[in-house]
Amino acid sequence: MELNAKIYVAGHRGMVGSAMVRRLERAGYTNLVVRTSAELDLRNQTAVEAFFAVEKPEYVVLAAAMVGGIHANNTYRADFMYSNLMIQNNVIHQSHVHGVAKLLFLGSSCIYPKLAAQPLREDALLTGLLEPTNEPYALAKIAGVKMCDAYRAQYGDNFISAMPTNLYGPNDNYDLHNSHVLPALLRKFHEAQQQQLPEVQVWGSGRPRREFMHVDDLAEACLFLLQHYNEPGHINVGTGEDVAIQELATLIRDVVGYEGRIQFDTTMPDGTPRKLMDVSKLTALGWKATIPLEQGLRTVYQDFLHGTGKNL
Ligand SMILES: NC(=O)c1ccc[n+]([C@@H]2O[C@H](COP(=O)([O-])OP(=O)(O)OC[C@H]3O[C@@H](n4cnc5c(N)ncnc54)[C@H](OP(=O)(O)O)[C@@H]3O)[C@@H](O)[C@H]2O)c1
Ligand SMILES: C[C@@H]1O[C@H](OP(=O)(O)OP(=O)(O)OC[C@H]2O[C@@H](n3cnc4c(=O)[nH]c(N)nc43)[C@H](O)[C@@H]2O)[C@@H](O)[C@H](O)[C@@H]1O
Repeated sequence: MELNAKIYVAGHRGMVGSAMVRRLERAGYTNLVVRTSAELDLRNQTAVEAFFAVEKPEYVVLAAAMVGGIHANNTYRADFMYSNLMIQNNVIHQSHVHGVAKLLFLGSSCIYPKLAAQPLREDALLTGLLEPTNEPYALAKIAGVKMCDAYRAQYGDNFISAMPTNLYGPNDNYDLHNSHVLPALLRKFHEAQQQQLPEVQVWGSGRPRREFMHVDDLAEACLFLLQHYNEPGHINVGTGEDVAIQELATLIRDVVGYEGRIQFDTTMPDGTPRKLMDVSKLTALGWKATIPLEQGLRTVYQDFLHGTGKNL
């Protein structure tokens, strides 16, 4: 990928898209094309077609999507399926029509069956039933992975897909209902400390295990894949380590300095019991995550205190 290559980062204001822009600019890529969703609604086929015809990007990073935590996925089931299928269909197809040299599609670890063997290997895809709370989103993401492979098989397009684990970092969503667990708990513990509340409610049993990666590590991995990975089949991106939600809550409580109780709200869903990525494929290519969870939590709490997030 030449330094003056024209790269379209779809979703550049999001957590992943903004990290990609920071990483690409730091590497010397200056010819970046971006649009907000208000300027270009990627669900609109005609608008996406016109955008590609005018801009003719050479590379595409598809980090635009409708994204949310367990409650949002379970509640807005139709919207998650419709928006994500439309966005990825339009962007992947127009990338083909307009001869994009390489496209990177971002999926998620929720594409794997709910009870797949751990750690999750790439070949566990489509071997069992999905977790019900995010089935619509997962089906859309599976379609995206298979679409990249289908365009490669039929047309020879160099479209690759990366499956990141649960992410956190600058520009995360801190909405208390629709966010993921890590930003939600940072905010809950911070507000409980400020307001001297006696306890913080953590959803579910606290027993599910999740793997968390700082988005700057993900952006580093994506740049590596753009430069070095040209294969069919998706590739996992993670740290290879996970924690129970109860452990995460304790870590966040300590980072924030809150001294009250943690209360588990078992009326809320647990979701998948565990989704630890097998990252041996990526490791064998020569890439590894470098930001330990506790260090990442400390930096992201500073970002939060400086207002670097959505819905604060
Ligand atoms: N967050 C995670 O834990 C996580 C984990 C694994 C994988 N991923 C994947 O990473 C990608 C990005 O996630 P994220 O966390 O960065 O999400 P995010 O912070 O919510 O950002 C998503 C971006 O997508 C854009 N977008 C949404 N709908 C659009 C539309 N109809 N037209 C045009 N743009 C639209 C938004 O643009 P505007 O700001 O302009 O509205 C937004 O900035 C997704 O594919 C997601 O599946 C995320
Ligand atoms: C990465 C994303 O992960 C999502 O699954 P998933 O890890 O369960 O998503 P999260 O919403 O991060 O929840 C992870 C775990 O944390 C628990 N949890 C505890 N307290 C909270 C809280 O205050 N807010 C939230 N949100 N959770 C909380 C939640 O019940 C679940 O067991 C998928 O729905 C998406 O499709 C996507 O794949």
